[in-house]
Amino acid sequence: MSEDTQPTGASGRPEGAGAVVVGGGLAGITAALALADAGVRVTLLEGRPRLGGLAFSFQRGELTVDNGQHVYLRCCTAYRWFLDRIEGASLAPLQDRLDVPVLDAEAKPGRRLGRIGRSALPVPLHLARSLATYQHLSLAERAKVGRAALALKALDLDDPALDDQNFGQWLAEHGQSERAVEALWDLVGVATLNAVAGDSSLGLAAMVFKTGLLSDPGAADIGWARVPLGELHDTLARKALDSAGVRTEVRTRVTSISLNENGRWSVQVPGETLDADTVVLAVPQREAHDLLPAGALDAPERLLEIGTAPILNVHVVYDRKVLARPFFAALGSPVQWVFDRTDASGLREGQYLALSQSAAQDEIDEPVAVLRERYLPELERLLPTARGAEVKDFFVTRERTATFAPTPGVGRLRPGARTRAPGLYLAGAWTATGWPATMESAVRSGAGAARAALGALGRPRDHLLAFEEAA
Ligand SMILES: Cc1cc2nc3c(=O)[nH]c(=O)nc-3n(C[C@H](O)[C@H](O)[C@H](O)COP(=O)(O)OP(=O)(O)OC[C@H]3O[C@@H](n4cnc5c(N)ncnc54)[C@H](O)[C@@H]3O)c2cc1C
Repeated sequence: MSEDTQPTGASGRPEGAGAVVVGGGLAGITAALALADAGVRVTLLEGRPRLGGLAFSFQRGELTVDNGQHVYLRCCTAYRWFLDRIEGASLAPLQDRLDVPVLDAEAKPGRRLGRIGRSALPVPLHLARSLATYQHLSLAERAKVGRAALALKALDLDDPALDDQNFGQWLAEHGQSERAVEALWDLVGVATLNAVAGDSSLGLAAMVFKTGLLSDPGAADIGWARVPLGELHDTLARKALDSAGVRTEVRTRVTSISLNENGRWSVQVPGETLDADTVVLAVPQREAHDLLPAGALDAPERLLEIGTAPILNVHVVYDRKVLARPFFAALGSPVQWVFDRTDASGLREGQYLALSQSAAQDEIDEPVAVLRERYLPELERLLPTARGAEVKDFFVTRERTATFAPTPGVGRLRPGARTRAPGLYLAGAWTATGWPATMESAVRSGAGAARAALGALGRPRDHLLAFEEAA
């Protein structure tokens, strides 16, 4: 890098040292766009050779593979704003109406397929018909689920005591059987929280279920990328950053951040020091801990107490089509969610399925051969057409620190965007957004950090209104 980060105003004169955003995941990209849109001169520094952080793609022969299947919901208004901002919304559309096929591998033939869906009726009636006909639960269990959902809806998300409580325990106290937890609460909760109910904070779980299922009839309609994630979070994001005037440097790892004698921030990268008035640190919590200057947080060691949770993806390429639907969720099997990635991956013959296995603590380090022996027969149990099909490729992707662990009490450990150090802000899905570690949380955190920074700089924040109205 040769240029400095001096911004120039309408007069063409330098206007201070501008902003440096550290970390090119969704949080950092959002912060960089939001700052640049307000006229701040921004440099975005990313250690890896690409943008997108934890949501990225790579090449395996002719296949373009996502490191992990990502979905979002209609209620993820910040991520939807992000998709619009990078002109990628049409590439990651939402279902018209929530419809999740749920296959129970252990049910009798003819009773294996259940569905979670919604009608256009107002909340909570929008789910009533689907619940009443959900054949993976008994009549009594369905009635109890309905009562627990109403109790959940009545919880006050602003009550900090909720965060210390255990969601699994709360479900048990509200009459939920083990089967109801497996076939309904965990089916949704494990995929969104990356933890089973017994390992989850009631506050975060209530937030997810209230916002997704009990706020607006369409809130839980599911969206996912029909193109590789890299096309959105790297290619299109890069294009948006370029046209906003952000200078983006990949393969550029920040090694330290310190205040210099001019009262500005010195951001150190190999071979160079960048000057900045504003720094947004949009890196994972452990890296943030290591880079934060002394005194920036009251109790920086708390960042290290935020646990992490793994996600495993199992990728299988068959020589023929074995699944007719775009995706399904499974019960009675170690398989959790299965997506058809054929078109998105560029595969020309056969079918490519990606199995998304959340809260994968028990199998994240299993050898590929063990996982192959476990999952191929399971897919044959769930999908009869897979029995005669040839497996052309089988591989796995492992993200050991995919999300922060949403354990009870984690809320106290998550800092907000502002630090004690003037001009230094935090962003990342793990910061205090109120959301679990999702793309939504990442985008919200990036916008929050930009809002705080622009306020301190006395810069306009009106352009963030559109975002906040959407959010
Ligand atoms: C397998 C998997 C499946 C998931 N599924 C979903 C899903 O279905 N729906 C959903 O909403 N979310 C999902 N998530 C979570 C979602 O991907 C993350 O919450 C989100 O992408 C986090 O974004 P971020 O910007 O906060 O952090 P990150 O993506 O971690 O970005 C931080 C960036 O900082 C960079 N960095 C670190 N240190 C430095 C340094 N010193 N200098 C420069 N750069 C540095 C890193 O390289 C990285 O690019 C999933 C995650 C995984 C891994």
